[in-house]
Amino acid sequence: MEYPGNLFVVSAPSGAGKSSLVKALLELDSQVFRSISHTTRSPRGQEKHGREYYFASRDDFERMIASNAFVEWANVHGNLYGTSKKAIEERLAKGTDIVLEIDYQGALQIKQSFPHAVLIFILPPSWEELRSRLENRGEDASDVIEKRLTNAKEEMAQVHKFDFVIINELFERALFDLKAVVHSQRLRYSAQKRVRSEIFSSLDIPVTLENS
Ligand SMILES: Nc1ncnc2c1ncn2[C@@H]1O[C@H](COP(=O)(O)OP(=O)(O)OP(=O)(O)O)[C@@H](O)[C@H]1O
Ligand SMILES: Nc1nc2c(ncn2[C@@H]2O[C@H](COP(=O)(O)O)[C@@H](O)[C@H]2O)c(=O)[nH]1
Repeated sequence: MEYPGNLFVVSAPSGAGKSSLVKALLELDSQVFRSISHTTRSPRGQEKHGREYYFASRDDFERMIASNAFVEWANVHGNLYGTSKKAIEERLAKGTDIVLEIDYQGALQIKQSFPHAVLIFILPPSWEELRSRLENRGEDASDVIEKRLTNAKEEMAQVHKFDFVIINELFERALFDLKAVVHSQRLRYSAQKRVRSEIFSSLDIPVTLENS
């Protein structure tokens, strides 16, 4: 299945700054839509149902798994998280670019279903900085922070499976890099479309669109 929209997947250990970077990207780029995941985790801080997440009970989430409603789902830090298949397929089909902010297990599942999804991994500049960002964010209890730091080791070991790695040390620099990845993917895909549909169509060159 070919989709006119681009699919970007941003993963990172908790606290590396992926939500902050994606939020800043969306403020600058109205063509990108952030998919809202379902989760069994409880809302934290100012989070609202339907804005940060769709908060679901474990039973409801399991019913969605059984009805094949997720394009990917995973157990992350002891809670279930998933991306609705319908929401992303409909948007990609309309040509909307989508960004998923999901963990590495979900990212690798997405690559199976959408081989040309662009996988981006955000790294913190150091272990100490990761801990300090989680502590300073002040939204998780200390046992939750310890669990997330323990899981971060396993997550970071997956970095080589991603297409791009961005180190989020200086925020503006990392945002520049993220914008560059999004922009270059758009250029690449639109160039393929032009070759196929306009410029060389009479030469009958076989060109396959990569967003399938
Ligand atoms: N480059 C940066 N320098 C300093 N602080 C940063 C930077 N980027 C993000 N932060 C801060 O680090 C904290 C964690 O960032 P954020 O919530 O975006 O992380 P996350 O990867 O989305 O975490 P989670 O997966 O737990 O949601 C926030 O308080 C954020 O303001
Ligand atoms: N596989 C998926 N992972 C997801 C999804 N939505 C969020 N996440 C990841 O979970 C952790 C924890 O998030 P938090 O909001 O509780 O801090 C983080 O790595 C997210 O990227 C999803 O739909 N699928």
